[in-house]
Amino acid sequence: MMLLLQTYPNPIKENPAYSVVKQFFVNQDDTVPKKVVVQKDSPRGIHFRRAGPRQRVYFESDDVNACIVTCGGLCPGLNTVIREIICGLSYMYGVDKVLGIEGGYRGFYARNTIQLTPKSVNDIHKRGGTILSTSRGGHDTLKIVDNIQDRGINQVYIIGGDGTQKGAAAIFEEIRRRRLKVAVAGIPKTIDNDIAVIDKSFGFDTAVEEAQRAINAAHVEAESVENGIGVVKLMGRYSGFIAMYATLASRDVDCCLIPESPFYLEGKGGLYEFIERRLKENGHMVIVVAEGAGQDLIAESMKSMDHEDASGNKLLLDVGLWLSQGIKNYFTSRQKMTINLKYIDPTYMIRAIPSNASDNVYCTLLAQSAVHGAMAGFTGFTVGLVNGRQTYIPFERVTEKRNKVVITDRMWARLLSSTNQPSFLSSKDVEEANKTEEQPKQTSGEVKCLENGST
Ligand SMILES: Nc1ncnc2c1ncn2[C@@H]1O[C@H](COP(=O)(O)OP(=O)(O)O)[C@@H](O)[C@H]1O
Ligand SMILES: O=P(O)(O)OC[C@H]1O[C@](O)(COP(=O)(O)O)[C@@H](O)[C@@H]1O
Ligand SMILES: [Mg+2]
Repeated sequence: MMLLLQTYPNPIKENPAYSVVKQFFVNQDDTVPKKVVVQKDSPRGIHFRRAGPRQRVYFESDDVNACIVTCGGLCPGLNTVIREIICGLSYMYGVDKVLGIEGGYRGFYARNTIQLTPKSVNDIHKRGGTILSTSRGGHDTLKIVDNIQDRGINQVYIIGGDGTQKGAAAIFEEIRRRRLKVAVAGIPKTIDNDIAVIDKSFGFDTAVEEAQRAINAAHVEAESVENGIGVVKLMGRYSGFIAMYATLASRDVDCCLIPESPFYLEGKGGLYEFIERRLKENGHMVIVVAEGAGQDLIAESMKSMDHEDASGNKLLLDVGLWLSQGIKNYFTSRQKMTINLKYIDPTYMIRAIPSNASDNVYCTLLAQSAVHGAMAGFTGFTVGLVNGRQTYIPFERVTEKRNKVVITDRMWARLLSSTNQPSFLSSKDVEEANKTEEQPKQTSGEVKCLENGST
């Protein structure tokens, strides 16, 4: 991340709401450690700049020409972030030129733009989705930067997931190559919670909460009939965080299947054996399956080829339907046992809703931190919560690896002991899981400055 040279006193100083706040400004040297649990004598490790308002800012308010874009899949809280960037720029810094880019990255060169004001976005946090609309694919770095240059935009706020942050990094590099005085700020959006470094993404809590409704329904259906099985499919293309947290929160789930933890159906220690046992013990059971789980098994059984969406993400086969059908066949045709299976697929319902109260506050803080950072002249950063503190994280750090459930970590062990499900893992699998854990590159956590290009 770069820092533009700071030249003007921060106008927040004159704002009656903030001028009385003791230590409102963040000390330039404040940093937040990536790793808080350390051993005696361990090295200092990576630190990130603490986010927040600086004593001096790089941009004069009247000169700011900002734009906002939302990319990738939906997530609860997108509209709150949009609203709070606009309100933060206006109320804290007196900036009134904010442009909305419609339809994701391709909107820079192929779609309309809209002027955004605090008044026009006043109510949008109560709505799901994004008022700017979104898309996958269509990232053309040169065309996007040409457009930024042609419009005289000098602050770009990019809200999106791992793919979006990679796109933002490419835009940042091109802007840097052209030596433009344009701040690029990313706000991480991911319902799957798969963005590295940050504690948790906005909208995640809302999604987990909404998932409870589906799990409750599955449980009620299952326990009301003989040999009832409720199967709930939740989002999670590569990372099973929603399924894991929804399972831990609910306590009604007997088995949780996620992409990170391979499982098998047949034979000793397999899923079918476990279902049979649970039905005998309890008379009913609930299975939560993340959509990316078991993809290898399905592909094998369907002899299907790999397909990708416009952004290059793996297109998934429907694990929920496949699993439900497999369970029905196994018990009805092979075991001659009557079961009553209900399949619930609430995947889009959990991301199309407005954010809950705590996510709304989180979105507000992220948006305000992004505004403070861009106004101060930082660029090439993603704003994010690290160990409970708002920070500015260089793009390369959030894009270098994907956040996944580590099946050899305590959290997954907690889940296994809460559901008492089989781990499906042999000691060889555990060895492999330990081995394949990606190690982050040893790059610094420091941010850079636009003016002089130094850190
Ligand atoms: N490696 C990449 N480089 C540049 N742009 C990318 C890259 N990966 C994805 N994008 C762009 O980012 C946008 C969102 O990506 P996508 O994977 O669909 O969603 P998300 O950002 O939520 O993960 C798309 O417009 C896509 O073209
Ligand atoms: O059908 P769509 O819109 O492509 O979205 C489905 C996917 O979006 C996700 O929510 C993740 O999307 P993002 O990476 O954009 O956050 C996955 O869980 C899901 O597989
Ligand atoms: Mg993604």
